[in-house]
Order: sequence, then structure tokens, then C-alpha cells
Amino acid sequence: MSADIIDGKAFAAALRARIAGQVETFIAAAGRPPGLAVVLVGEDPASAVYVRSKHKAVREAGMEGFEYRFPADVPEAELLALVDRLNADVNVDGILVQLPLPAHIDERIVTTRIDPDKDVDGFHPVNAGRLATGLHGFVPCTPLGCLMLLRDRLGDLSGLDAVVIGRSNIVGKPMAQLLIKESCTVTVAHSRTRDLSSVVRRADIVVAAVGRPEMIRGEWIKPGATVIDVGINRTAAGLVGDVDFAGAASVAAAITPVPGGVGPMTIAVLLRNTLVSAHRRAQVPFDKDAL
Ligand SMILES: Nc1nc2c(c(=O)[nH]1)N[C@@H](CN(C=O)c1ccc(C(=O)N[C@@H](CCC(=O)O)C(=O)O)cc1)CN2
Repeated sequence: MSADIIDGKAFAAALRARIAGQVETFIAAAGRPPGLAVVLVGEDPASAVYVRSKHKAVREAGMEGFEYRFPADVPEAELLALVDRLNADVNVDGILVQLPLPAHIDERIVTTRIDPDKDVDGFHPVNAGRLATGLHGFVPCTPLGCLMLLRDRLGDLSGLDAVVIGRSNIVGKPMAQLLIKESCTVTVAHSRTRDLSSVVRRADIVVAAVGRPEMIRGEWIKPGATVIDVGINRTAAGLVGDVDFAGAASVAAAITPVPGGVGPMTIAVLLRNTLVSAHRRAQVPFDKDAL
């Protein structure tokens, strides 16, 4: 293995410590902590773990967490009524409904009901539009976390060839938008892409978000590329990413591991977005780029 390992866990821990410092300053100015409401529906074990981690992170950052749990068969209308109450609650700066939701609930309806200015997940179409058109808004946590790791590693990304494999609304599309904003030449590949190996081989930056264990082979990677693996796949062999880690690490300049790469950034960026929201809502000035 020759690639440097990009330590997302350490990066996220340092970001969380800086956020905690800024939370103290916010409380002194606003007289209240930033508040994040987290809603969990059903018993999905992975979602329950992520929600627990979010609450722990919120507490450790000095923020206030509001927790709501519903059984898997909750009517959609009940969930929407809670979202309406949270939209109106002055102590709530951020609202997050943990995904995936049970099949009888339409994720798009729930996501679109959240006030875009409290949508710290950045999933609301208004925030997707803001990102696409260069307006201030919330950017989904996982792709913003990937961008932070890339900037930390590479500095200026302008002119680099980037391939994003995966076109989901939550990761692939916003990731592509962020890289366009950084002046990368961006290709979005997906399950219908022809000759994926050749597309990947051209890229200085590879972001894999397909949800298929080890699909991106090491021999596809351009020597010296930077590889960001968003995949979290539970297999008989344990947790693996979307990239063949050993193969890619033998040719790439740098690669994120799974676990310990992109995953921890998701929660750190959620805290960051909540802190930004709190400042905007309380009209307390804040330089989010200094975080
Ligand atoms: N409303 C949302 N739902 C979901 C999101 C989201 O951003 N908002 N993202 C994912 C789940 N997720 C946070 O919610 C998340 C995923 C992974 C990690 C993480 O730290 N992963 C670890 C591995 C942990 C494990 O063993 O599973 C790692 O990669 O090191 C944190 C948060 C879907 N839903």
C-alpha cells in the first residue's frame, strides 16, 4: 500500500472541537444554545445507532438536542404535524428526519415540509436549488464533509478532473455541484455509464457513492488520484466501502478508509450546519469559513 490514509475520524473530531468553542461564543451572544431536533421513525438498527451518535455529538458540542421517536406504522400526517410544530419552535434551529423512512411514508413530502431555513440536512428542494445556483443555503452533510477532506488534502481543486459515481439527491448530485463550484471538470457516472473503468481512470478525484461493495476496482484508479469512498456496506466480511480499498490504495495518492473516513464527517458537518443556522436565525454574525 502506498496511498496516504485520509483520517476522517480525526478531522471530524477536530472540527467538532472547533464547533464546541463557537457554541460557547454563540450562547454568550444569543442567551440560548443552538437547538437540533432529530426525528426517528421505526426500528432500523443502523438508523438508531446514527441517531444516538447525533444526540451524543449534539450534547458534547454544548447544543440542545430535541429527540422524537415514532413507531414504524406512524401515519404520515402525524409526522408532518410534528414537523410543523418544529418549524414554528423558536428554540429549534435545525430539523432532521432520519432516513430511510418506512415505505408508507413519502420521504419527499416529509423533506419538503421542513422549513428550508431549518433544513440542516440540506435535502429540501429549495436548498438543492440554492446550491445549484450559488445562493446561501444548507449543503447535505456527507458531500460537504467529502469536500472538506478534499480541500484539506489538495488545497485548490480548480482544473482537476473529478468523477462522482452515484447520482442520488443526497450525495451524488450535491457532490457534483460542490465540485463544479470548485472549478473541477466533473463527470457524474452511474449504473448506465458505459465503460466506467475508462471514466474512472481519467479522474484526479474519485468520489464513490454507489452503495455496491467494492465495485470500484483498484486497477481503474489513475496513479496519484485522491479517492473518497462514501459507501458503507455491511457484508459477511464486515464493513466495506464502494471501493476495493487494498487495490486502490496501491495506486492512489490518498484514500479514505471505511470505517473512519467519510462517515464521521457526516455528523460533524450536521453540527456545523446547525451552528450556522443558529447564527442566521439569531442574527449573530459568524464566519462559517473560519471553522
Ligand atoms: N436525515 C439523514 N438521514 C441519513 C443521513 C443523513 O445525513 N441525514 N446519512 C446516512 C446515515 N448517517 C447519518 O445520518 C451516517 C452514516 C454513517 C456514519 C458513520 O460515522 N459511519 C461510520 C461507520 C459506522 C457503522 O459501523 O455503521 C464510518 O463510516 O466510520 C454516520 C452517520 C443515511 N441517513
